[in-house]
Amino acid sequence: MVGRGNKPSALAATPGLAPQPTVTFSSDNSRVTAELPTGESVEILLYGATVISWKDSKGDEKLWVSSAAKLDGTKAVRGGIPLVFPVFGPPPASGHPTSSLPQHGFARTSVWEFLGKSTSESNPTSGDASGSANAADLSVKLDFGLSAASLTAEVRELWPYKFNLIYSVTLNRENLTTSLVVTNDDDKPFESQVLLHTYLRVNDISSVSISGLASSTYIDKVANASVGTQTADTLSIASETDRVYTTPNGASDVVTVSEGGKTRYTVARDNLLNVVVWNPWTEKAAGMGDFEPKEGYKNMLCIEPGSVGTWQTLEPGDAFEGAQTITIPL
Ligand SMILES: O=P(O)(O)OC[C@H]1O[C@@H](O)[C@H](O)[C@@H](O)[C@@H]1O
Repeated sequence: MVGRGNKPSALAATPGLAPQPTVTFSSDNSRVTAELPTGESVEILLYGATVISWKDSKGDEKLWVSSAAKLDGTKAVRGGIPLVFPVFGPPPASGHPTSSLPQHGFARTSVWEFLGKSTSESNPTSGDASGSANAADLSVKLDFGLSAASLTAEVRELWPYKFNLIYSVTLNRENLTTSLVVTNDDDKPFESQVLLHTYLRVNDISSVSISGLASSTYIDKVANASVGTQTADTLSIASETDRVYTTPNGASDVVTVSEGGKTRYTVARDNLLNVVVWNPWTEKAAGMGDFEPKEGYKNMLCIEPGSVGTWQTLEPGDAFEGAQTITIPL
């Protein structure tokens, strides 16, 4: 028996180094999880590169995912952050290269490749006197890729362009950034749209108010695509809502989601000029087989930064980058 005084003490994983973020794969390699030393985590399915969980240090989930969502690669995930590319919504009826594609395109239903992780200090001026990183300032970035070569033959035929997508998911203590770079690898131009279809989790939609959209114009998809202007400073959700906003100052307008008067999320955008606000409410939720519980519309709000108002034309070799950063109060 080892006497108390002689008991060996546990060795630090790597002596002298601050704890690092961990990145792990599920046993079937279908999903990757990253966790910061301070406890925040993010989980991404390779199917669609769909972020299906984002938790703060206390383990509180920030994204809404339907309990009936398919996570086995048979259907786009109902919840989390599905990626929309190269077309938003139902494609144009005919005459456009995306016309044969399914609603919201193929990025959310294709299997992406994990390209690797990198870690860094989110606040490079901090750290201890020895210059080593402060665990509280560490961030982790996960990169995913999709190109024409990795599409199924069927999808490649529906949209016959050579392209490359790099999707980066960066987790910090107080925010999550998701950023998409689209590159035209073809010898002809193509037109596309992109959107980050984020399902934010809320406690009670009736106490939610959205600001940052004042003076925006919008297309109201539940009112025959009529065009309106947001006159009130804040927007509340009390019925089915499906609007495509164009904010007055481009991507610099920050959208804030508050609940009971307290800020829950701020959504900043880079290069994405539109914001879709979507909540299916009772009837639409009831009609979606993968939307459960049916009352779940009370606990979610989609704030979807995108470039969907027009087509983004990319010449051969050109690239387009768009990003969102969702911040939570610490
Ligand atoms: O059921 P899907 O294809 O995931 O789309 C959900 C919603 O996505 C939103 O972005 C659209 O504006 C809505 O019109 C649509 O209903």
